[in-house]
Amino acid sequence: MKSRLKYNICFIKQGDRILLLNREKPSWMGCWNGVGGKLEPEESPTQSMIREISEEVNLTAADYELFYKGIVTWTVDGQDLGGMYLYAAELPTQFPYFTPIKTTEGILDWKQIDWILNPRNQGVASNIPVFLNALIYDPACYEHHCVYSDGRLIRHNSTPIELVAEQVEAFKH
Ligand SMILES: Nc1nc2c([nH]c(=O)n2[C@H]2C[C@H](O)[C@@H](COP(=O)(O)OP(=O)(O)OP(=O)(O)O)O2)c(=O)[nH]1
Repeated sequence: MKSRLKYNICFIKQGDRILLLNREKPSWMGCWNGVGGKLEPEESPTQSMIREISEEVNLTAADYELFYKGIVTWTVDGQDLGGMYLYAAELPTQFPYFTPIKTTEGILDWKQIDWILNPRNQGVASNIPVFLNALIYDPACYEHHCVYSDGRLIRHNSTPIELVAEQVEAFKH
């Protein structure tokens, strides 16, 4: 497990839509993104993800199926600044979850996958198109590496990752 990964993120899918959070923090204002946050000491990535989903979306692990999908890492102006664990969750279509909902974190709303992936869409976190297709449609795990310069995403690549046995254990619920 790489300790340089301080965050996690989950894209909760129901049919052809995904539950996104528009955080109220100045750094995220106006930007739709997955749910998640910072890992706490001693938490496994999956324990942390389940806690964040419970806190931010008020769903319990019994409500959805959770899939570990790899990591997103970033280099900013030549410095490797860490990254986040990446998860997908599937919420059954019959599960009632009505939006928009205002929470202490911001606004939660369902967004169509096509809308999120539209390259002209400026309203989502800039690197979501780098990993969302694989996250939804590809069963493999990837490291998605993003390179930023002067505040812009200038390059990215996605490399499949094989999990060793102890990682498979660590990513179980
Ligand atoms: N799409 C995307 N999400 C990112 C990037 N960097 C990054 O931290 N995130 C995600 C990880 C987390 O889910 C979320 C971090 O949100 P935050 O800044 O509010 O975290 P926080 O310290 O408040 O954490 P917490 O209080 O909720 O535990 O944003 C990025 O480059 N792209």
